[in-house]
Amino acid sequence: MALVTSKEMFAKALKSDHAVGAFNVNNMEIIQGIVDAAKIENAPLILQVSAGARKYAKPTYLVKLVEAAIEDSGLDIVLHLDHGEDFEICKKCVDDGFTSVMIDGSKHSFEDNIALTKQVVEYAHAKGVVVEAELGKLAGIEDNIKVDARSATFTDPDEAAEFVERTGVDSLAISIGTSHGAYKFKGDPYLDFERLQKISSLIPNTPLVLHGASTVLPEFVALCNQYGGNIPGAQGVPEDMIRTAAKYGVCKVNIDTDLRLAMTAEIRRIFMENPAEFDPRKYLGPARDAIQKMVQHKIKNVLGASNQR
Ligand SMILES: O=C(CO)COP(=O)(O)O
Ligand SMILES: O=C[C@H](O)COP(=O)(O)O
Ligand SMILES: [Zn+2]
Ligand SMILES: [Zn+2]
Repeated sequence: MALVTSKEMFAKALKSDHAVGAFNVNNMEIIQGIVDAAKIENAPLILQVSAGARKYAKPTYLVKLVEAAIEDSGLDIVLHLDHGEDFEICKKCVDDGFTSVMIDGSKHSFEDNIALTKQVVEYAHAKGVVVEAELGKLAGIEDNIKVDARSATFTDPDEAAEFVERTGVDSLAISIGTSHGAYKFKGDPYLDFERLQKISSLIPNTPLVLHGASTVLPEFVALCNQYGGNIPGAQGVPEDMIRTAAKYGVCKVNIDTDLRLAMTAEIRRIFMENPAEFDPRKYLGPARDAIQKMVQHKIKNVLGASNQR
């Protein structure tokens, strides 16, 4: 049991059809729910911290909570920085004990993204830390933009090969039609699997990462709305599309929104049904259970990662 890098997990995932779940964490209950699920499913696990999460919880807390989770569960866990936007935050996280960092240079030019990623790779690798980079821009729901116009922001396969070669990065986040949050598609969901296959055929040894991979399960949206929420029209990536992506070289699947929805639905239900309740343990405890259930479902039925530890 230790904080580990994703090297071995990805090597295993590359050779088979499962993907490793990377779940975003913000507090103790979220960490506990995810870790309990991974333990029951005997699955590989990446816990990831965004800059926002780091600020919310204060930098030291999440690191210490993850260390506690490792001690309590006996699992090997990857502690990963999600969407580091500059060298400084990546450096801080490496220095704080993270075993993996993402440098997201996707908003920069190709050459600037390469230069920035190289700088992070150099610093991180010297300390035994692995690096994820991103090439291509994740789409938001773009009302009037047609698929071909939108695909202009998708990852170019030849550029991906050149990028990996020149940066020495360990894994690569790609854009094939997913996006962050609960509103991923206006019309029918669409992912560019042909592009994904092209990318993975050009860089077969590079684990690919799918961001924005929540499914936004309709029953959880319905529960939120039933208990006083207001999130109409939310839509995510269908589960069978995630399974397909895992077969085509995607080794890491990022999930945050589905955890938020599960947690929020449960807390809303408890507040509506028990208006006299004011002990936080009475709603955060069930919320933790809801996270655990959601993560077990993902590991088992979507990522195929049960018993792949
Ligand atoms: O990609 C993510 C974190 O980096 C999360 O994606 P979702 O918003 O689809 O859960
Ligand atoms: O990629 C985004 C993750 O869902 C984290 O979101 P956040 O920046 O609100 O913590
Ligand atoms: Zn990005
Ligand atoms: Zn992301």
